[in-house]
Amino acid sequence: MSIEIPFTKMHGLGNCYVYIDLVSQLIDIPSYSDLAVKAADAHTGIGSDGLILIVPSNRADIMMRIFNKDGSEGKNCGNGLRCVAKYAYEHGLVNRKSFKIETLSGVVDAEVHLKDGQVDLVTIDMGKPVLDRKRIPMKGGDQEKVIDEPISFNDQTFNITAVSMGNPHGLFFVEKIDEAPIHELGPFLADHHPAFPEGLNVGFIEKIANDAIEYRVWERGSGMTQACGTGACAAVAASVLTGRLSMDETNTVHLAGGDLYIKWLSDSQHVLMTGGATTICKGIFYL
Ligand SMILES: N[C@@H](CCC[C@H](N)C(=O)O)C(=O)O
Repeated sequence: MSIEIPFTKMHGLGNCYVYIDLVSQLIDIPSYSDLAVKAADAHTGIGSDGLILIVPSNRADIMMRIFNKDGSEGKNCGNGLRCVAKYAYEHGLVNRKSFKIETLSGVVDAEVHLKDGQVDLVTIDMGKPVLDRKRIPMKGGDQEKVIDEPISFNDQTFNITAVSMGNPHGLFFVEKIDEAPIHELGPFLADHHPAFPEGLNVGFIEKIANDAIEYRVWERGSGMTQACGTGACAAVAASVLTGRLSMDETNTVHLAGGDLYIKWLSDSQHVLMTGGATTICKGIFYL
């Protein structure tokens, strides 16, 4: 007999997940990883970049758990946080426009912005970027921070800047975003590289203005996605660290699926992310 699981499919700039509300309903799901893999399959499941659970929290108003397409659990998800905030507000899981969401990497502040009574944009305070090599985590090298550090691939050398936004990101600057070696470096570094014991989300950045970048991503556990919220924050941090963008500016990050607005504050060192969140459909998944 199959288990019936009510779900909502949502996306943040094309980065789509199957969302399951485990605050309003009790469902006995034997394995979240297995469900993520099955639900993500576009032919035999729903089709998504992974699974997001909205669960009760002791430390915040609600908690988000994120599982990638391959069933691995991530510690943070920027696009997921905006969608969880929209869902929570619209479904009465919270009754304020500003509230707290717990993730495996900590508690963040969320604020929904309304337009004609509907959630339009969502701002998440993503906290401080982590630059310490050991906490990325990344092995090798003798500098504490990983900024423009050479890394070899197929007789070529690329310069990596590493930033954790609660999950690990490796950033590479390129002249032309359309020529970024995403299909080569992405799978090489994301899931099995010995320097990255927890894997890596691999991002490419082209600076296009003093307050704007193009950014593309190959996510660990999910492959190419149309957008990555934590990655966009990491990309702005890497661009500031290398002198390409400025702190305290609202920088626009153009992703394949749309734009995010990211500001890295000099006083608190926190990164603020603002962008859209969209509901696609609701249904029942038979596991
Ligand atoms: N798409 C997400 C990040 C999802 C998790 C990531 N693949 C990981 O394993 O760290 C985002 O919007 O941040």
